[in-house]
Amino acid sequence: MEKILILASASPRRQQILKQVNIPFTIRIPDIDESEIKTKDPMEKVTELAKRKGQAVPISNSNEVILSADTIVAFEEQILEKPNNRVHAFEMISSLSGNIHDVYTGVCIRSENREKVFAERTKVEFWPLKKEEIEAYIATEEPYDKAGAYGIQHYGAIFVKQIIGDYFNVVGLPVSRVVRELKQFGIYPNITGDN
Ligand SMILES: Cc1cn([C@H]2C[C@H](O)[C@@H](COP(=O)(O)OP(=O)(O)OP(=O)(O)O)O2)c(=O)[nH]c1=O
Repeated sequence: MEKILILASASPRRQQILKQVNIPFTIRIPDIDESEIKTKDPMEKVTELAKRKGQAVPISNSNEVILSADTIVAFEEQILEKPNNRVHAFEMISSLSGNIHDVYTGVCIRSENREKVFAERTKVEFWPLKKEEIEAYIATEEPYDKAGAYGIQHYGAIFVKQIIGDYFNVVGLPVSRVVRELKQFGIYPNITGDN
């Protein structure tokens, strides 16, 4: 029987990345309380959150494979999630200015009889930023639904001097590793040359 991928995520970025490599999927949105995870270790936090998101979505038959993920930014022992307001966003982006931070995405892939959980890390260096530059960026409202208060895939790109690691991991899904792991669950990208 053909395997069916269920993306346990409301994130439009994750949907877009799967579409880019032509993996068909349907969406089932998990409902979890992220504040329950207390660990300060970024790797542990993203893997635990990804796992909880995946486990919050029921598997209704043996053909289904559930994919879930969580992304955070970590800088100097601090975990930066989504900013609550303008001041919070300003603080986050100011702390990243002129520095190197880590972006972690945890991923959970599960089927009826198998579960794989892993995380990828990408290092990102920001140029030193001026106050006005940060304020103009926040005015676009782009920071609010993003870990670390920026989006590398949109206007946030202009802050980035260099990265080490998978770009897509920063956007929310380390797709090349994910594709490799999905093969173990019988899910393959449909690369036909006509897309
Ligand atoms: C650093 C960075 C984060 N992000 C996003 C990726 C994630 O969507 C978001 C972090 O929030 P997450 O909690 O990982 O995901 P989500 O709430 O958007 O979706 P769901 O829980 O339903 O899967 O930040 C970017 O889009 N670009 C970036 O450059």
